[in-house]
Amino acid sequence: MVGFQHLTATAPLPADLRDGVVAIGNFDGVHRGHQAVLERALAEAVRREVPALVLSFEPHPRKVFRPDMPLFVLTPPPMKARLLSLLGFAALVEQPFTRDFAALSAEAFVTDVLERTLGITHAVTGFDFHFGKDRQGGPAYLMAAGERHGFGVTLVDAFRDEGAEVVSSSRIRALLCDGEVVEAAGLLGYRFTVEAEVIGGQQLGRTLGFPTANMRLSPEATLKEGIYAVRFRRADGTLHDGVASFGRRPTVDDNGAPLLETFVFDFSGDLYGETCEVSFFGFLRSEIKFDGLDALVVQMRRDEAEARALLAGVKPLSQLDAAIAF
Ligand SMILES: Cc1cc2nc3c(=O)[nH]c(=O)nc-3n(C[C@H](O)[C@H](O)[C@H](O)COP(=O)(O)O)c2cc1C
Ligand SMILES: Nc1ncnc2c1ncn2[C@@H]1O[C@H](COP(=O)(O)OP(=O)(O)O)[C@@H](O)[C@H]1O
Repeated sequence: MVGFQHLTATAPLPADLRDGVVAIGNFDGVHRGHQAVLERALAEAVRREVPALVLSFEPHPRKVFRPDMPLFVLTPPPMKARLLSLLGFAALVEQPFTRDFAALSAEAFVTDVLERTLGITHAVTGFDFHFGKDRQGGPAYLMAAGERHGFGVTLVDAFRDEGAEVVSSSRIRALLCDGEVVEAAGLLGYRFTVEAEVIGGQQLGRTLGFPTANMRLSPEATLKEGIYAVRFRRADGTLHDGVASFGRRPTVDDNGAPLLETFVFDFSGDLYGETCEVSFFGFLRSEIKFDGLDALVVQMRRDEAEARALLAGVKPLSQLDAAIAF
């Protein structure tokens, strides 16, 4: 059996992925609302003994319609693929989203993508999914198209949190902008996690006794700048507690784009060039411009102690969280 496949919808799917159940949507964040849709797709696939797939659009359609407006993408494609793989999907199929693609009629989307490229037997979407030129196609259209073309359709209602508010990617983006990583994790169903390559810096950290693995996030990632208790996962899957600073380092640098720097506890070794993940467990404080490095080091020791204490008491929020950050 082949493992998880991450494909582009430019050619008909391989035979082992055809006749599947496909969850359609952008699923940015793969949050609890998305998971409600995704779980229905997985259940349908098990029942029918066919593969479960996700069809998403890349780049995010909002980037194509509003190129002037920066969009904080919660789960760039590799992270989305990782989450979907952990949930049990066989593949993530990305439909390249261009202005031309957006101009296809709803009927052409059904015949070209769902029928010809994916060869689906069943579609699952959220209650608000629209597709085709000028959002022609909605849930009712998809149901009727399914009857015409011989595939089943399941529509999943809006998922609400414990306070009866609809869980949405934009709510989660707003929480992360405020550093509210605990609340964001509650809506995501797992700890917010970023993935990037470890790059070189000024090599000052090691002289302070706090070597830090530096990562560059996308410029649109408007996570609040500050110090966080984190977990750091290496490319080999090993997990370490740590404390990270996301910011511009006003004490030593103070220019350029914010950098994510993680001091990994009880670790020594070379991380340069490795693609690693950082999961955010708690916001500790905002960055401070210190008068000198001695004062910075005193504060970093306090941050370390605080992060160790916080991380000693955490428990997984879900199976997905256990797989990602435990
Ligand atoms: C836990 C932690 C807390 C930090 N807090 C601050 C801070 O409050 N102000 C600041 O200017 N830099 C802060 N930094 C960033 C340090 O200035 C930076 O890690 C150090 O200069 C090493 O730089 P290098 O990675 O380029 O060698 C913090 C870093 C860590 C790991
Ligand atoms: N405990 C640790 N936490 C983070 N990085 C570490 C640790 N131990 C060793 N390293 C390595 O040291 C590098 C960071 O050293 P540092 O002096 O801060 O230089 P840089 O300027 O690259 O941040 C990391 O990228 C990693 O390769």
